[in-house]
Amino acid sequence: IISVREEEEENGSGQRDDVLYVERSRQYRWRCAEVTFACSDEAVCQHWVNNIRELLATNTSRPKHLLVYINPYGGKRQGKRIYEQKVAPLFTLAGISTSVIVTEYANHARDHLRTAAELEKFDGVVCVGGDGMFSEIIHGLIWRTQIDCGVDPNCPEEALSPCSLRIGIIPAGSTDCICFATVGTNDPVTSALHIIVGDSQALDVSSVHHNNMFLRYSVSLLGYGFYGDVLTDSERKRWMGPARYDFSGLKMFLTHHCYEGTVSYLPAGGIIGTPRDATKCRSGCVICQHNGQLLSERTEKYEMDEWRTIRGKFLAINAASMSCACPRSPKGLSPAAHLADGTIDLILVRKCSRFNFLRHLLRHTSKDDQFDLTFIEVHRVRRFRFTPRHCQSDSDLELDLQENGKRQIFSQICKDHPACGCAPAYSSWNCDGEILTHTAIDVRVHCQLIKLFARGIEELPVFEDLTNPCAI
Ligand SMILES: Nc1ncnc2c1ncn2[C@@H]1O[C@H](COP(=O)(O)OP(=O)(O)OP(=O)(O)O)[C@@H](O)[C@H]1O
Repeated sequence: IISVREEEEENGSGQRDDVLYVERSRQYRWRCAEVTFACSDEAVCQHWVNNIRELLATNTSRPKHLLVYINPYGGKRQGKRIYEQKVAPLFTLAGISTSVIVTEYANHARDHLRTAAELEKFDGVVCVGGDGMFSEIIHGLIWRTQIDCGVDPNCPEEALSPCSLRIGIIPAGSTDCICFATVGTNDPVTSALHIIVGDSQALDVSSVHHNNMFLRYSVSLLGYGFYGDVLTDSERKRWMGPARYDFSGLKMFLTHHCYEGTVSYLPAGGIIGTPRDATKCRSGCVICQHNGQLLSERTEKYEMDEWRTIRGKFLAINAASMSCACPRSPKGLSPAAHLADGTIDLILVRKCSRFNFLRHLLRHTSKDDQFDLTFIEVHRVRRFRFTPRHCQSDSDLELDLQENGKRQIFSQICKDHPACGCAPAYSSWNCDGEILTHTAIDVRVHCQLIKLFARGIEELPVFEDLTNPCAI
């Protein structure tokens, strides 16, 4: 139930109550529906209304005061309109009060959350925008929580304190993958209704450090090699609009660079589930519940687990914190990855032919197991480190930093002149759509660090899953 309102019957023959409630629609969408109860006895009618209102008021999971950040420039620049026309009227109906900030510059929301926001006045934060805007919100909120709790965010060994405020995402960007992965659809009304009913979905967050220096948080994909190069190249072609991703994807596929380095990882021991399971993370996921509990009990007992090391040449190193499914790639990079089980799926694509790499990429959209190829390895891990070749000790690293400028220029010349046959030594890390400034990184998963106003993707009702003959 969203809300209830009472009205006099027009002919004066009693009273009626209009109850607004959530109705499931197709493809994980939710809609606002209305049902009317009429009664000739006004006292009875009033009794119904009071009871429903009392029940709604005592439901502590429903937010009453929300802090809303709108990026007016995200996606097709419709954020403000979407919020005002589709979301704000629903919040008003549900009796939710809001404090709205329309951002004026990049990182406005992050900086406001870090310092000025009076968080104690709110039950949640709403982000109107795309994945970049969501990233701003989590960076502000996580940082603020750590400072308030006396945790040093620059220290990779510290266990981070979970954020108490839930975050709602109203999709209004050109990429809305986090919303899609946690709700199942990119629809502002559905997201608003999940906020109103007070849903809660925990989400793992990975912290990325370089030499005891905090770089960024990640909730979806960290990609070195192919996905890093695609992002770097597409950033230079922003003028092309969304077509730049296809263009850069094709270009990087044809370029076919591989990169040398060392990956060390800490396997997630004792958990249930593997990256090659047929089952996916869904609403009320038992694997997230089980592993989440196990890992929070074992926090900081890393010494019990053993680090493993792999050296080699890689076309891509992908660390997926969630399936990374989106409308373009419905299965995602790691179809069985979980939202809140405290692990990342580390996918290593070793040097192989272009034809084989294409086979792997095509499996992101087909039914075949994308990891069932000899040049692919996948591990479910709690932590991993990557060091590119030439920078495998501290002194090498200093050398690397000094020479980095020279190499960057050199590799650029070589990329532009393939005839010289010299491949670049380094790729870049794509961290949830942002390029990281360092290639040697230390990544650690913080189990269920944040919570969203969502419930994970719900199982489709049997009659909607027409592709499954058994279900019919
Ligand atoms: N007022 C503003 N002016 C300029 N940039 C802003 C403003 N508010 C937020 N931003 C920045 O805009 C970037 C993109 O925003 P958002 O994610 O909402 O849209 P998007 O269209 O999905 O983005 P992308 O271009 O990355 O796909 C974010 O990184 C955010 O930091």
